[in-house]
Order: sequence, then C-alpha cells, then structure tokens
Amino acid sequence: MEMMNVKQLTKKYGSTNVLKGINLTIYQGEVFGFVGHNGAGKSTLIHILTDIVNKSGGSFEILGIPDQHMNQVKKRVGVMPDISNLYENMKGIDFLRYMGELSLANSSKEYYLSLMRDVGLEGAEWKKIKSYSFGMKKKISIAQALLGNPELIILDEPTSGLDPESAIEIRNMITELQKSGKTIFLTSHNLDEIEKICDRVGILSEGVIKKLGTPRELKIAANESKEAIGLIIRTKPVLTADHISQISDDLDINISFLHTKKDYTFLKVTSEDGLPQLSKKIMESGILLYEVKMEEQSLEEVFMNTKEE
Ligand SMILES: Nc1ncnc2c1ncn2[C@@H]1O[C@H](COP(=O)(O)OP(=O)(O)OP(=O)(O)O)[C@@H](O)[C@H]1O
Repeated sequence: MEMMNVKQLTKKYGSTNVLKGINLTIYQGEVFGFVGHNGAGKSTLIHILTDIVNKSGGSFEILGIPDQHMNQVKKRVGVMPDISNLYENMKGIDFLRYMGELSLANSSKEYYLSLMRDVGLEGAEWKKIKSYSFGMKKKISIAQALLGNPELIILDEPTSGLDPESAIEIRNMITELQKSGKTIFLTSHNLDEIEKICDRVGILSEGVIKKLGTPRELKIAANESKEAIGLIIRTKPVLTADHISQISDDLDINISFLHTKKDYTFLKVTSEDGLPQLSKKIMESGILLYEVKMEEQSLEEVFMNTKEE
C-alpha cells in the first residue's frame, strides 16, 4: 500500500529553485531514509508534506488523500517538531498531554506516561522541558510525533546531536515502531545509521532525487559503475605480486597487485567475471584459499559521488 506518493513536486524561494521535481513513493511498513547535503531541501520537503509550507508546483498524496485536503490526514501522520518549538516552561508530561488533547479525545494520564517511558524519558515526566538536556528534548519531540498512534511517522534528523547510547535507543525505537506496522520517513546525515535501519534510501541532490533504492542496491550500482573493483583475498601462504602475475597470465581480466597484510592480498580487478577462474587458478597452484571478497563502496562514498556527478 502506498503511504505517500509525490509527483513532480517543486518549491521556489524567490528565484531559487530548491526542489525541482521530486518523485517519490513510500510504501506501508518501510523505514525510508532521505539524505542530502546541508541546504539540499530535505526539511523543505517535510514542511510541504506536513502542510507547513506551500509547494510551488506538482502534487502529492498522503494515505491516498490529495495534498489539497491534508487536514483530513493530520491525525494519521505523526511529525516530530523542531525542538525550538517545544513549550519549555511546561513539564514534559503536561506538554504531551496538552499537545495530545489538541488532537486526541479521552487519553488517560497513563497513556502519556507510557509514551514518555517508550522514548526513554522515565523519571523526567514531571520536570520542566527547559531543564531537559538536548537529547531529552529530542526524545520528547519524538514522543510528540507518536501521539495518537499515527500510521505514518515523519522524523527530521531524530538522532542528530545525540550521544551514541541515546542514538541507539532512538534507532531501536524506530525499528520497534516498524515491527508494529508503522511507516517511517526520516532524514539523517548519519549514513551508517541509514544503512542500519532504513529499507530504502533516497539521495536528494540539486533539487531532485538522484538515487533511490535499498542501501545495498545503491552500493552495488556504485560498484558496477566503477572502472576497477577492489578485491581482498585471504590465502595461506599470502599471495605475492609474482604469484598474481603468474596466475593472471591467461585470465580474461586485468588484475593489479596492490599490497598484502597478514594473510590478505589486496588487488584491483577490471571486472568480476573472471573471479571464479581466478579462485580456481589459486587453488590449482597449491595455495590454500580461505576467502575472496569484493570491497564494497560505503553508502558514504555513494553519497559523496552523487554530489560530484
Ligand atoms: N523560508 C525560507 N525562505 C527562503 N529560503 C529558504 C527558506 N527555508 C529554506 N530556505 C532555503 O532552502 C534551501 C533548503 O533548505 P532546507 O532547510 O530544506 O535544507 P535541508 O536539506 O533540510 O538542510 P539541513 O540538512 O542543513 O537541515 C536552503 O538553501 C535554505 O536556505
């Protein structure tokens, strides 16, 4: 089921085209990671989708409802507010109740307390938000996004600025939300995080989504477009440059020897097609072959290359 469908969405600020035609479909139950450099337009897209900012052109649907009627879906979509929009003089629990009562009917105090516990704010319920640390403010913003048990949850940089332990807590929470059937759209600058928790990722660059797919698909596509692939081979004894030149003589691929480290030999090859033949040759030469693996591009490299393309 499509939870969000964005078509040719554009946004202009004055003469600057920030979004130049975004096309994107988000499916039920996925965690989707939206990445882009600072100022790429990620928050702008979120603000349009959540009816805070007007689009310039194009259209979108959320939960099947067209963008002209976003008031009909507001209760079914949870959005994490910017922490500067929290009411600092309120106690955490009172803030959540206040925000909850704006949209929900008859939710008990126990509901709000359990929500605070869920986001890791146990013990801070009766403290004023102004006494909260940065991480705690992030957590209460996330709690606000979860009010009313929404189907689609939109989180703008939920873990930025958090210490590793708190970031792990939030990531685990996102995974749990997904397990309970929620759909999550999040932005993050942490590509390791994106890789860990997102099913699909979209890279926003120059106003359009330049790359879209699972983290693995993006890395494989990046490897395929490279002229040479890094190869790591573990053998006993370790392969030397001489071994490689003997073995590779009658192979169809070009192999360059780079260096060795312990039992590992690092090579560059022009194509993966000759790898089975290479492995066979190594074994035939009496060398014990333990492992052959291709060096994968990291999502970070994929992202950096997207910017340069
Ligand atoms: N209200 C506004 N008026 C004019 N320009 C704006 C406005 N809001 C955002 N912009 C510009 O639009 C561009 C995209 O900003 P946006 O905040 O969406 O980027 P972002 O990808 O979320 O960045 P970051 O990763 O730094 O949060 C930036 O150049 C920003 O200066």
